[in-house]
Amino acid sequence: MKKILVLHTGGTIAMSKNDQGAVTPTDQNPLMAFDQLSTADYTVTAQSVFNLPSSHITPDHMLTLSQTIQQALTTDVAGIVITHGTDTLEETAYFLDLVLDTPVPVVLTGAMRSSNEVGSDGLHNLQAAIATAAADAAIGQGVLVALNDEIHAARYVTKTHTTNVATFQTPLTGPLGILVAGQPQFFQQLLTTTACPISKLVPNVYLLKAYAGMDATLFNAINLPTTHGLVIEAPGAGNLPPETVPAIQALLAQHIPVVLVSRCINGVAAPIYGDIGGGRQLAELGVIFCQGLNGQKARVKLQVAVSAGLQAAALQTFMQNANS
Ligand SMILES: NC(=O)C[C@H](N)C(=O)O
Repeated sequence: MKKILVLHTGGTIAMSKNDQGAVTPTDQNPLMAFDQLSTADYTVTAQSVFNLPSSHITPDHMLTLSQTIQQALTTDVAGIVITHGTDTLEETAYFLDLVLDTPVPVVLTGAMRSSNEVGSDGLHNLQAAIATAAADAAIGQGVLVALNDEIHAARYVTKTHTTNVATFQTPLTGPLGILVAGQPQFFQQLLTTTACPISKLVPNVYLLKAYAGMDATLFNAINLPTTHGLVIEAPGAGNLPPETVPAIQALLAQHIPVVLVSRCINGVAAPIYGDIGGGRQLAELGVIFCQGLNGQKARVKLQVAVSAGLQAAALQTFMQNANS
């Protein structure tokens, strides 16, 4: 009989709507009261790690969660499920994907409707995530996200809708699998990656979104001795307004790694254009193109990489390949 461990961290899945109609955290996570999650194939135990809206989750919480998981992995646990707020779920999921080195399935889930709302999706998603974590087919698939009867890779999944239960999508590759009548079925497999374990976090890795007419102001503002990295979400395949270029050069001169992703929801950034601020010029200056990740995930990856001590060519190799 497989043992599945559920770690609760908060989010709408653990919240309730109050008399004023506001969705709020409760002292007692309503999911902890539900004790019929075990089946003939697996037993489920649950533990509350945090009870936070996911907008309150920090990289330090992610590190703590990864250490809780590592501790659990020293036991005979066969799968781990994490309940999490959906707003930053993709960041925690990808952080865990980067730092954990285990074939044991780790599956994140959440809900878009709180526990006492009509059509609440929390319990359904929790059951789906548990079934996924218990599936042999999930072993060695990296960290997964199971919501709305779809199974996504942590690496590429993103929240695409503010309120719809079908919010989690993988624009680049589609879901890895689906749940049919509660049973997970996989249709594709991601390329495997090498884990990048860390025991501490370097702070001040920033994310800026570029826009038409952007100037150097924001780039200059973060050119500080305390800055450890910058990710830029750039338009298109990775091109920036010319006015930003001197400020980016100044950051690179301070040995602050500058990573670029596309702000497009789909596709990869690539150094194609040769104009001032064009991708080719940025790459020649030393900007690292990170393919396939969105801005928030590239920021997580850069923070993990710098925290692991990667520098120069090693950092570039790790960052520029989404499959590393
Ligand atoms: N659906 C949700 O979980 C959203 C909530 N604001 C959270 O991320 O905590």
